[in-house]
Amino acid sequence: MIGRLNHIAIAVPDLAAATALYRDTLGGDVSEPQTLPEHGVTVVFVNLPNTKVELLEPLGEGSPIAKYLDSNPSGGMHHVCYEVDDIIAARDRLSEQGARVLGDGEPKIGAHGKPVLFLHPKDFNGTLVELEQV
Ligand SMILES: CC[C@@H](C(=O)O)C(=O)SCCNC(=O)CCNC(=O)[C@H](O)C(C)(C)COP(=O)(O)OP(=O)(O)OC[C@H]1O[C@@H](n2cnc3c(N)ncnc32)[C@H](O)[C@@H]1OP(=O)(O)O
Ligand SMILES: [Co+2]
Repeated sequence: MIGRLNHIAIAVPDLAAATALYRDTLGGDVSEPQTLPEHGVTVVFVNLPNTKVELLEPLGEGSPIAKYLDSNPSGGMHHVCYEVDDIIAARDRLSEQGARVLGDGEPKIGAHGKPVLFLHPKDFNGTLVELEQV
């Protein structure tokens, strides 16, 4: 069911500083920042030859990454995103198997303009999983 690794995400306290680190220190190809109020984050993508790194900064009240950054003030690995062909079929199959789909269970449009869903980290070895339909 899961396909390519679309991105790994790192929650960061200061997006400008993290972008500079990936661009200037690591020599990465970084995108412009994208604000996503529906997701409560601002993101920058680092484009790598085989996948992407998504740098996430909290946006607005009630950002889903706020508590994570309170516990990890210098930032940390936040989630992995796998590609799926059919997100509704994937959701229904996972729910049947007892995995908790986060939010209201309906896909939202993610940073790439494609539908995304999240799965509870406690059901996946302590790792928050994002699915993106490609
Ligand atoms: C840019 C758009 C999109 C894209 O296109 O790529 C994105 O990536 S948006 C990214 C941000 N959005 C989300 O993360 C949405 C889904 N997340 C959530 O619904 C919540 O963050 C959460 C995963 C349910 C956590 O909720 P929270 O209120 O912050 O914490 P809890 O106290 O309820 O946590 C319960 C439990 O889980 C542990 N935890 C929390 N976050 C993570 C994590 N990222 N990785 C691993 N474990 C995590 C937390 O420590 C708690 O554990 P215990 O303390 O042992 O109970
Ligand atoms: Co993501």
